[in-house]
Amino acid sequence: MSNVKPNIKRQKRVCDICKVGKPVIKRPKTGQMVCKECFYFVFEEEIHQTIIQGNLFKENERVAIGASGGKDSTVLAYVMNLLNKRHNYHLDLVLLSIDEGITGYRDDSLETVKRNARQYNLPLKIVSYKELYGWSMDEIVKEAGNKNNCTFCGVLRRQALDRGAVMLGAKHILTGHNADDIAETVLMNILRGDVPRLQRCTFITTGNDSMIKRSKPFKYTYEKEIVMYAHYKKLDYFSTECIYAPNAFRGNARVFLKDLEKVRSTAIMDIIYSGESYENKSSNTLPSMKTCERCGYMSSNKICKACILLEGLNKGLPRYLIKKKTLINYNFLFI
Ligand SMILES: Nc1ncnc2c1ncn2[C@@H]1O[C@H](COP(=O)(O)OP(=O)(O)OP(=O)(O)O)[C@@H](O)[C@H]1O
Repeated sequence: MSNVKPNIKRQKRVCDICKVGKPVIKRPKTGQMVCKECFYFVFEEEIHQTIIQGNLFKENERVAIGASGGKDSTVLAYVMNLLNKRHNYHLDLVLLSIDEGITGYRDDSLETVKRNARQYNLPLKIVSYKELYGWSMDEIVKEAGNKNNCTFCGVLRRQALDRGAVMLGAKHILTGHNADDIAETVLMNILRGDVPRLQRCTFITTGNDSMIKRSKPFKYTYEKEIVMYAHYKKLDYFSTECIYAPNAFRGNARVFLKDLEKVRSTAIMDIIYSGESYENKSSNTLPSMKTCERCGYMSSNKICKACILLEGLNKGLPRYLIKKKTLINYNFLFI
C-alpha cells in the first residue's frame, strides 16, 4: 500500500449567506453558519420585516423604548435607532426607564441606561416608583415579604411605563420581550388553562383601544441571537438578575422550553405559531379599557390593580389584597 496522500485540497468553509466571509456564528434560529457581517444584517433586517409586517409605526410618531439596561432593551434601543435611520421610519425615539427602587440592582442598571442614552444620542426619562407611588420596591418587600414581589413590581411597572410615556408625550411603548419570553408565556397560559390570556399573549401590539399602546419588535427574535448580537457588537448592557426572586412559575416554563429546544430546535417558533392560532378563536371578548376611578390611568376594572395593591400597602394589609382573585397571576399579563 502506498503512503502517498491523495492531493485533495480541503475546501474552506464559507458563510452560508454571502459565500465569501469566514463563518463564525451558528444561527440558533436557522442553523446556518454565517459571518459576523451577515449575522448583523439578517438579525436587523428580520426585525425590520417584523415591524413592516406588523405595521407597527406611523411616521413622525414619538415612541418610548422601555429601557432597563438589560440585554434585550439595550439591543432594542440600538437596533431601533439603526433601523429608524436605515429605513427612514421618521420616528422620534426616546428612552424610558422605571426606577423600581431596588438597591444593588436597578441603581446599577440605570447607570448603564444613562450611558446608552449618550452612546445612541437618545433622550432619556427616568421615573421612579417612589415618586409615583410613595413606595420603592425595597420598602414594599420589607412590608409585604418576599412572596409576591413580582406581582407588585409587575403591576406597578406596567402603570409606571404608561405614566412615563404620558410625561414624554408618547402614545406608544416598545419593550424588549423576545421570542423565548413569548413562547414561555404561551406555555404558562396553557399550563394554567388560561384561555383568554392564551388568546392575546402572542399579539405583537396591545392596547390599540387605549391611551398608550405597546409593541414587541423582538416577537420573533431568539434570546440567544440577542445575546450574540450584543456580544459581537460589544454593546454596553447590565447582566445581573433582579435580587428579588424571579417568578418561580416562569422559571419552570423556561427550563421546560430549554429542554424542548434540545430535542426540537424549532420549539420556540412552533409554540409561538401555535399560540397565534388561538388568537381571537372564541367568543371570549377582551375586557374593554376604561380609566381607573382613583388614579385616572388605564384599567379593565373600575379600580386599577396598582391602586388596589397600593391600598393594601397603605393600610398595612399588603398580602390580603394581593390574594384577591383578580390579582393572582396578574403578572402573566405583562408580556
Ligand atoms: N425598569 C424598567 N424600565 C423600563 N423598561 C423596563 C423595565 N423593566 C423591564 N422593562 C421593559 O420590559 C421588557 C421585559 O422586561 P423583563 O423584566 O422581562 O426583562 P428582560 O427580559 O431581562 O429584558 P432586559 O434584558 O431588557 O432587561 C424589557 O426588555 C424592557 O423593554
